[in-house]
Amino acid sequence: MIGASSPPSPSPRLAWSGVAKSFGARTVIRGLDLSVAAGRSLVIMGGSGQGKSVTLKLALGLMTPDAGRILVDGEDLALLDGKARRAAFSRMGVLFQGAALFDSLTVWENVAFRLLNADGFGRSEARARASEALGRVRLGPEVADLYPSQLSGGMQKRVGLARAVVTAPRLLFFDEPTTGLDPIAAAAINDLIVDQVRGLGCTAISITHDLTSARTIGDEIAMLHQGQIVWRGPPAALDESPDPYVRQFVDGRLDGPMSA
Ligand SMILES: Nc1ncnc2c1ncn2[C@@H]1O[C@H](COP(=O)(O)OP(=O)(O)OP(=O)(O)O)[C@@H](O)[C@H]1O
Repeated sequence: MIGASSPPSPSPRLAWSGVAKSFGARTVIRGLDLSVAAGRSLVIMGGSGQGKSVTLKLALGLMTPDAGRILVDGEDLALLDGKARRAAFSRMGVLFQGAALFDSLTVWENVAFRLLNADGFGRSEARARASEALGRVRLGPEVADLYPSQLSGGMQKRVGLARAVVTAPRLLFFDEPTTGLDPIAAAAINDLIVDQVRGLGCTAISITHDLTSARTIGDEIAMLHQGQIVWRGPPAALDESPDPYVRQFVDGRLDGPMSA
């Protein structure tokens, strides 16, 4: 857990307020109300197809809600003009599922991508910042000039994490951070996520199927089922919850009738 002892903040850093999203006739998110206070780490869990990725994409501005609002520090993202919108998104960092590195760029160029392509940094300063970020995820200078294909899956995730934190974001998003990793690499990435979120003092939102990861990186877990939050609480409360959906998830029975 990351910020369990921090006092709750009165104004959420990020909130989904009455958010709805459909694709054709299929309603995926239905009146979602969810918020995360500054400095806290929220993990959104749920079975396949319940709307976790859509929830994340709505917060990242990669999808637009049909109804409701996405609020960052109380400001509706949809109402921000171009400059303010760019500023809001520049304070966000994302570790995408599968790390999503550019194969044709070296490790340091991947980490420095935003610095080089959006923030106007020269190559030398961008490289210095990338090296510093790589060090924070315990990757040494010997990897800086390698290409992603020369790295293991766990190292690629670490490079993705370095890229997410290189701009010292206030909001960090993790999309299935342990998918595809063996248990040792998964535990390492979970620990690095905790270190980075705590070190930067930022707010974290993760989506995952992985209960071990959720317990490690989350101050709170929210269970998404059919586009709504059906349970929310600290990881320790999961085991005691009588909620049938939570029980299915914790007991690994998500193929039951409620998983549809
Ligand atoms: N761009 C899209 N166009 C049409 N349908 C979509 C689109 N994106 C998501 N969906 C649908 O929305 C539903 C929820 O998808 P989402 O990817 O959010 O689920 P999830 O909870 O992240 O599942 P998983 O854990 O399997 O990734 C699915 O039925 C999916 O097919």
